[in-house]
Amino acid sequence: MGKSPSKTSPTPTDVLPLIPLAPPLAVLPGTTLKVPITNRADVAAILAKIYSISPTAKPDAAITVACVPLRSALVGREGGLLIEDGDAKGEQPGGFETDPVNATKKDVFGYACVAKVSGVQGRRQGELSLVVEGLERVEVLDVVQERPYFEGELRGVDEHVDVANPELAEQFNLLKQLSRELLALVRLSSILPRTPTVSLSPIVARRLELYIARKDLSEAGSLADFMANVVDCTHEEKLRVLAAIDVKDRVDRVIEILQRQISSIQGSTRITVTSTTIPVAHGSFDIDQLRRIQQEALKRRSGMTNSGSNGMPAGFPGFPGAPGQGGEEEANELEELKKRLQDAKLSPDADKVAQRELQRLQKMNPVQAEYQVCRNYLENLAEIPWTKTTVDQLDAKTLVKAKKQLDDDHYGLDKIKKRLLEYLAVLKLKEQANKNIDDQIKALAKSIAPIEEKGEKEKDKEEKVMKEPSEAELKLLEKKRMVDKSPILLLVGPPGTGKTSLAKSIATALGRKFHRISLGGVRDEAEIRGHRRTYVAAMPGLIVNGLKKVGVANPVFLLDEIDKLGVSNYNGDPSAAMLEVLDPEQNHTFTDHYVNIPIDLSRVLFIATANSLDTIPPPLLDRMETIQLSGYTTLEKRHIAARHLLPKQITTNGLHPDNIDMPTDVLDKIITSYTRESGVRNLEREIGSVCRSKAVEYATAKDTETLPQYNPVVTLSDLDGILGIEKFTEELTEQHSRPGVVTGLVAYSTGGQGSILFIEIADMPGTGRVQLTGKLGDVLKESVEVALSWVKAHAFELGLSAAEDEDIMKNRSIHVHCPSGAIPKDGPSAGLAHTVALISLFSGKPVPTTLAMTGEVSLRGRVLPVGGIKEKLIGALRAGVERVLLPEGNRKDVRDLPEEVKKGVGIEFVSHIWEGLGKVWPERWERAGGWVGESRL
Ligand SMILES: Nc1ncnc2c1ncn2[C@@H]1O[C@H](COP(=O)(O)OP(=O)(O)OP(=O)(O)O)[C@@H](O)[C@H]1O
Repeated sequence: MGKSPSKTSPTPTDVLPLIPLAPPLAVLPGTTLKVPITNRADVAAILAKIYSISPTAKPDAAITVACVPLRSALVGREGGLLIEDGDAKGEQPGGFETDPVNATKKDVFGYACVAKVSGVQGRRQGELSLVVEGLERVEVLDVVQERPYFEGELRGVDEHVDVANPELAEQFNLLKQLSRELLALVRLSSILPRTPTVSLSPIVARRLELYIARKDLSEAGSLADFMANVVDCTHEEKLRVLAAIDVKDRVDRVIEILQRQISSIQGSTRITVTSTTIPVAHGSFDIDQLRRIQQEALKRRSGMTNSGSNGMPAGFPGFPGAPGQGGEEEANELEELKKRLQDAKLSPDADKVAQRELQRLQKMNPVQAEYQVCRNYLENLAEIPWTKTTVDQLDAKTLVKAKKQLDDDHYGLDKIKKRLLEYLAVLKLKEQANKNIDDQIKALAKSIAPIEEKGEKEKDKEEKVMKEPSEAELKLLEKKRMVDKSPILLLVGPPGTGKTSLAKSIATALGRKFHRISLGGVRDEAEIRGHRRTYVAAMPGLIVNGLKKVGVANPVFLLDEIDKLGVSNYNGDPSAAMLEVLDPEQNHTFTDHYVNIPIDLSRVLFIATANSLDTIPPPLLDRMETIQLSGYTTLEKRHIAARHLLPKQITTNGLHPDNIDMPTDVLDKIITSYTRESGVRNLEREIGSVCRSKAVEYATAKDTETLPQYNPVVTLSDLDGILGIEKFTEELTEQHSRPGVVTGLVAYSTGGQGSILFIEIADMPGTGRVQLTGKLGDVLKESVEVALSWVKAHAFELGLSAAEDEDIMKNRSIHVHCPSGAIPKDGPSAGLAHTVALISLFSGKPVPTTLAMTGEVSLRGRVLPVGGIKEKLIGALRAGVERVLLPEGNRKDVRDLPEEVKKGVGIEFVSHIWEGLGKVWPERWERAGGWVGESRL
């Protein structure tokens, strides 16, 4: 047995029972340990002895023993590492007994820990353990008894701490630092997936943190003992800590253990601070604090490495962003977010919110669900273009360029193009005016600046004279700045008439970014305005998403199919949400529910499209300027096909213009026999089919080297093979006229298409009943009744009855039918046609099939104007109508008709039924200007 270290002051010796502990167990002062006592006869004997000596001792009275670890071949009795130690000389490692039952005097270590037995734990025989609480470190001077239990002569050691020692103070601080670092790492690694480590409950971790923080230098030894006990260390390390009587020595040894432990955890846990890799678990911890500890430790450690006092590697595998290991490249996520927010040049309101949210985020635990929500929100804020804009190409050539662009992209549509150019002109003038004001403001600012540079006194004097009026002037000028409250355009027309492509052309002409928002089928208000942030997976709405996508605050937004926007339902009212977007007075403070900060939409150029106005709520319609696009005539379609659609399809299908030649008659045939639509979408599709077929032919010819035989010309006879049999016959008007059948005109509200409509009336013996079929609406039914009343009232004058008091319906019933029975029809515009059809039926005189008519009829027989003239006449021309009777009141509408229609259809105006009858049957129009009925002829 070696001598105790000389530093140890001689303190009273004592003899106490010894409990040898099997490796790797060792009790250190201030720690609690469970010593397994199954088959430990010595422990039983100790307890029996104590109780036999003092049978009156209360069971809870403190029993003091000394816990002594068994020796290791690698550590000397004094705790030094053995290289050539006399005690171990000639002994192999492992030469000491490891089972306390068989241990002898020579197997016990030179130092022990006096401990209080605080109880026995375990329910079953095999799992009993003695709970001991380490009290103080003692030196084992001698073992005085081995059986039935060990008894040793012990001497207390002096654990005095020299608080004046600066070296010790420094080492103690390092110990504390490392202890906290380790704790933080254990907590972090316990929440990371796939890291084999003990999990640490947040409460325990917090207590440990407090325990470490409260220790002061005088307790350096006990903190070292505590940390040595809690960390994972080898038996030898524990023995060396136990034997370290000198506190500085002990602190050094524990520091070494901690450093090794930290490196090993870091090695197995390379931390990526992306919230996706950290699952939600285990309460909270402060990632920033952890990061700070890491960085401090790193600084300190790299210093130590430089001085050579520590063998730790300089690299510090750990957090991205930690200096010294390339972490700067992987820029810290929060820093990056901060930078992105700075770059986004937020509005003052948004900036305030962003700063507040950033502060919240920094304090937040990344494993909290709220962290992700907050981060997403900030990312969204950073992506919204608050102030970024593109510069409009509004120079001297703008209008010329825009006109060219519109003409290049679209044939016809002159009225619409004119309106769009007006819009651009106004925009340009406003910008120019604003630029002039800006220049004046700049000039004023310059005139103020030199005053500020002058001496104080002089400055004061001059300021009174000059600065005040200048500032007022500035304000005045600011007021004069033109706010861009341009109207929102609504393009209405049948499908495929070029609404979308017109909007695109405007964006191109202006040099602005273009984004299309499809509103068709949007049933939920939240789709437009976003969800409130409190909802799970909340998102901004379509408008903010659009802004994020284009990345500038002044794009062209196409609000497509605004007429298909859902109406008010339990999910809110989407059209009401659009009101705020589209109102130039309100949209500079549009608030998305998710973003919850006013966003300026006044610089966005909104263009809406719709197929019909019927389903657009009036308040919404009121905020837009409507521009009507009607269907194209055959002639227009021919031009569009030749100039735009065919070249487009040729390139789409990989052909060269020389590879295909489609003559005008072929195009006409496709237009009239294979399509019947107001727009040109189907036409483009059919042309595409022909191009594809030609492409196959050309490719085959090329492959088989028969190119000379390839004929690029498409002939009329080819069409049958490529597009199938004709879908529509050209001649739609009836071949033979019959009494009671009249050609009317109809403009369908859905799709804005016009066509002819036959009115068929048949009579039969009966009692004056009127039957109506063909899905006729109420107004249409009423117009039949009006027509019948007028005819009945004027039957004698019309020559339909022999006497003035005779009822022409007395012995007959009539049936009015409008074919295409599945299509709903309504409106008063067939009144004239009904009247003429009734007179034709009763008089037996047929009406020419190529004559069509439209107009409302009043009871007095006046013919009143109706709507949809352009669509109706285009439809009439397509159907082969030659003459059309229109109400006098519609004369103004004819001016806007395409030339082709004006030339192709003979238009005659009537203001009264009598006049109309004269046009239908001119031979019966008395020269004197009156009608001659059959009976009176
Ligand atoms: N006047 C025109 N000149 C040239 N091409 C045209 C013209 N009108 C339409 N087109 C072409 O027709 C196609 C369909 O047009 P677009 O998609 O703009 O129709 P739309 O009116 O928006 O239809 P929808 O109401 O169904 O959205 C496009 O390829 C477009 O270029």
